[in-house]
Amino acid sequence: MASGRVDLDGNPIKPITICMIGAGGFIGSHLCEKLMSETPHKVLAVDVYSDKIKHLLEPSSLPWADRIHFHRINIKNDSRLEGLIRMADLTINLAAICTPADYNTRPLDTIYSNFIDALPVVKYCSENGKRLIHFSTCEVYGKTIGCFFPKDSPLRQDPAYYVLNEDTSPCIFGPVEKQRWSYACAKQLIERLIYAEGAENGLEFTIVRPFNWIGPRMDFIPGIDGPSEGVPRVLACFSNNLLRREPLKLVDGGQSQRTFVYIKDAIEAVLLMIENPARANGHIFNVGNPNNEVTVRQLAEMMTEVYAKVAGESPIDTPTVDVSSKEFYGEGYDDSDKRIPDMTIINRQLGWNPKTSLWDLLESTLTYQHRTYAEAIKKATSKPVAS
Ligand SMILES: NC(=O)c1ccc[n+]([C@@H]2O[C@H](COP(=O)([O-])OP(=O)(O)OC[C@H]3O[C@@H](n4cnc5c(N)ncnc54)[C@H](O)[C@@H]3O)[C@@H](O)[C@H]2O)c1
Ligand SMILES: O=C(O)[C@H]1O[C@H](OP(=O)(O)OP(=O)(O)OC[C@H]2O[C@@H](n3ccc(=O)[nH]c3=O)[C@H](O)[C@@H]2O)[C@H](O)[C@@H](O)[C@@H]1O
Repeated sequence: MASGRVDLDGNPIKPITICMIGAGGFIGSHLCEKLMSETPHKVLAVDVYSDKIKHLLEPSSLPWADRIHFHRINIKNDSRLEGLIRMADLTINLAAICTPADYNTRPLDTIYSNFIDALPVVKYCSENGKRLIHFSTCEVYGKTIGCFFPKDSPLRQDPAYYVLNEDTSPCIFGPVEKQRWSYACAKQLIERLIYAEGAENGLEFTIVRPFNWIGPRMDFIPGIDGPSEGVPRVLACFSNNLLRREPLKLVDGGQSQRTFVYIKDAIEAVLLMIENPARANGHIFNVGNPNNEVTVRQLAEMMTEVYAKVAGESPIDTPTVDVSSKEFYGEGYDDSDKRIPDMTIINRQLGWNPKTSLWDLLESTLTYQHRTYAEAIKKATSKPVAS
């Protein structure tokens, strides 16, 4: 399986040990899967939850059983963290609060999670001469320059004012009272700190800016494997509505635009970063799919059509409903208008390109959602209500 593997420059790839913090989350679970099935690397998997990687940890007869070890650690307050970073060749930090519903309602937790809790990780890597791959976000770009032009300005159509480039685009956030930006601002500051550790102390780092990675195991379905009142990211919100045959809620008319990339494509990019340090160190990488752009309304329409196909059910009569952001997210919400990643740097350094179309990735993801949750939802909704 793993013998004879070479990097992009033709050099043999040596097995390494990776300390992966946040390994039990959506991205972490896919990265662990990839590392176990296609590489010889070892993973020290750190998280407070392990449900999404349970299938990789048990039974002990799995072929990679001796290459993955789970450490149930909250990085906020656990002295074992430094030891694990020292044992590893590379640390990948994925741990974060990263659902928009939290940014304006739990801004302190959001800032602590994305900045304060990441500080020791950066410090231990720097002090111990260990390489770090840190997960930031495309939200650090905030809003596009284009959205400040008048609605009918032709400049809005000029890519110079909306395509987001790592080295040249500014980071444009709303005012402080729009607490939506607490997450983006904390991520931006940790990026700056990592960059400064590189410049002043020689930290070997790579920063990843994911652009709406989606796929199986993303977030939770409220009331099934997460809190009934919880608000996950849009893929899980819309999946939940489709599974329950409810209208999909379009926040402020669903006019915001996003580019969605399939998690399996994006994980290929991360593996290239892991195995090509000379090409990845010192860089910030956009990882997204510029060809998969839709408005949120178009996403809702496409998900409705795809779900009808995979579930064999016709859509409900009113598939979408408009809702204000204040009603949906509460006070202090704001939004990124448009997110198209510039792919020049990742193309040049790692030769990576996304492959999967939005339709195809929704088809495989919604097939998974239907298979995983449809029965549980049926049971939950048919339970008699206690009097
Ligand atoms: N999914 C995306 O498209 C996307 C986009 C932009 C940025 N990101 C970034 O990528 C990273 C991973 O995102 P994800 O989608 O997998 O999110 P996720 O919520 O599924 O995973 C994060 C994991 O970190 C763990 N964690 C959080 N705080 C922790 C702590 N104090 N100690 C130990 N573990 C802790 C959580 O339990 C969770 O399993 C985050 O940093 C996020 O900001 C993701
Ligand atoms: O995934 C990313 O790249 C980054 O962006 C996400 O932010 P956002 O795209 O705004 O979050 P989603 O919950 O996926 O929402 C996308 C859009 O759909 C809208 N939405 C969401 C849920 C819903 O039910 N209806 C609805 O219209 C939101 O208002 C927003 O405009 C999150 O901040 C992070 O996970 C991440 O850093």
